Amino acid sequence: MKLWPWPWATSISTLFFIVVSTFLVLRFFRKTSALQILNKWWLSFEDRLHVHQSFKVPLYNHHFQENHLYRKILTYLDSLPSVQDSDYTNLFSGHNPADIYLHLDANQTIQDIFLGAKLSWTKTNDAVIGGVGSDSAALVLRIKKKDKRRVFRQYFQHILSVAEEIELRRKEIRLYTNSSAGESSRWRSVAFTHPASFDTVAMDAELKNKVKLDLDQFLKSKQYYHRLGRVWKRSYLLYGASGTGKSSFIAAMAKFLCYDIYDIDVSKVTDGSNWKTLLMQTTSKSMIVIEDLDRLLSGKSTAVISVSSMLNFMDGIVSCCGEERVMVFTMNGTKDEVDQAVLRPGRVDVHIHFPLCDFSTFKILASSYLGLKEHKLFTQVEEVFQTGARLSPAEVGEIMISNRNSPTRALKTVITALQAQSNGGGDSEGSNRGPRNIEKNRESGHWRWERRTMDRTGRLAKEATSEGDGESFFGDTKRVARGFCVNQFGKVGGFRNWRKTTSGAMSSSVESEGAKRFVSTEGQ
Ligand SMILES: Nc1ncnc2c1ncn2[C@@H]1O[C@H](COP(=O)(O)OP(=O)(O)OP(=O)(O)O)[C@@H](O)[C@H]1O
Repeated sequence: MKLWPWPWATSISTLFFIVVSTFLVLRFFRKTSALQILNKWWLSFEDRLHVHQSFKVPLYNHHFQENHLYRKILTYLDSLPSVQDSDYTNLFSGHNPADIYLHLDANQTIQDIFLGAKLSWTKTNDAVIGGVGSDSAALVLRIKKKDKRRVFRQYFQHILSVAEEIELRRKEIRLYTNSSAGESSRWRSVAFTHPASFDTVAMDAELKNKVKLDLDQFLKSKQYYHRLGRVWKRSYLLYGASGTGKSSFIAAMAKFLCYDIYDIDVSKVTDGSNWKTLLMQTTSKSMIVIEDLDRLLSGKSTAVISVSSMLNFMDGIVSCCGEERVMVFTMNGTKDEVDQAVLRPGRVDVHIHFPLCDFSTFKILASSYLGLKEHKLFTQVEEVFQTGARLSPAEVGEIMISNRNSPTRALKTVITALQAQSNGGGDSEGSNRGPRNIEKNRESGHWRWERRTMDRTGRLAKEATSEGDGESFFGDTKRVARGFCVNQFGKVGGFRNWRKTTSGAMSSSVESEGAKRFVSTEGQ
């Protein structure tokens, strides 16, 4: 009778032992790579039960020329999550020192899964650069035979498109300017480091998304354009007063697309053949920018260019050399001042109007430049805007930058500047922005969305895409006069002066809620 507790004690200690040892085993597996090793063994055992095929992609071909497929596959493999999770891999920095890239190590094997097929890649020894006979550098693909028949072609198409996208994103963007006739090279380039992006340009969020969507759709439309027999290009017209953000917007577009920019200085183009040669020497995946289209066509600029040569440039046969191009034209005036044939759909697909700063844009700028979401002076600022007085975003931005240590002083200065406009004061160029000239310049007041289509007789017809008069989303309540402003940087040809102005440009992001701005798209 005295021994009765012992059987209980034995079972309790056995249970305790099982719990503790399970805990320790689990902890061991979690803390070490034992589980991974077991999994690897299992996979290799499973692998041996299947018939495999191997493909070798050498770095050099028989003539010791580089095999581009090798680079593309390597770019793809380096981006795989399995490289990040591998036990050992290389790290490199990119063009931008803040970018860090993973890179497969020699003799490293990684797994990939595509459409349910398990594939493994091994990178064999690195080549001695330029070394003859260094055929050991290669990538070897191992795939089950049954999967090969099913996914091989699609898998390689997938690799090539992913690699192309990655290379495009990593590419350093360059700004090209044309040199005078007679110089040996037609284009000179510098690294494009403008800090503007779609986040920093103050404009309605919906508008930005629309443009981004449009660009994104363009990027993915190669097959579509080819099927239609159309050249894969898209043209934009950015128009509005000076200092309203057109150049900054071009920078944002180039960054979004990761395209090089060819900024054509038309004054250096002497004749038609010069145009053609310039165009033929631009590369695909690039933006071609022509500023001040209205001035060029009006004959006010020093450049000698006829409407017909501009039309040829826009959609002539030479404009079709190369593809995946975005052409951007800017204008400081209104569209009425330009021959409508120049702006017809097909020549210019998207029209975006950049208005002067209204209260909603002012709030976006105040938020990004001064960190102000609300302020007691906002009511007063709004009241002055309601009188119809306007400044350009560049002018408002400059006031804010110079007074960034005192937001109250910044707002007071904006109010004073607006009041000066309202009273018809200010500089001679800006004085036509007061209410007195409102009717004349009503176009500058708001963003617009228009689509132009051909009517049955083949004539260009305006089609309203929103409620309202088909001309404007916001009616005519915020009428404004347009005028010319000389911003702080003394900028005239904004785009070409970028390199000088980047130090003064803003870099903080812009909240665009509440802004009542819009884009106008025509003739898509
Ligand atoms: N909408 C805006 N949002 C943010 N910043 C702006 C905006 N508009 C102008 N700015 C600022 O004002 C300065 C001049 O702008 P930008 O050069 O883009 O204007 P622009 O319309 O191209 O002028 P121009 O027609 O004279 O070339 C830049 O520093 C830019 O950052």
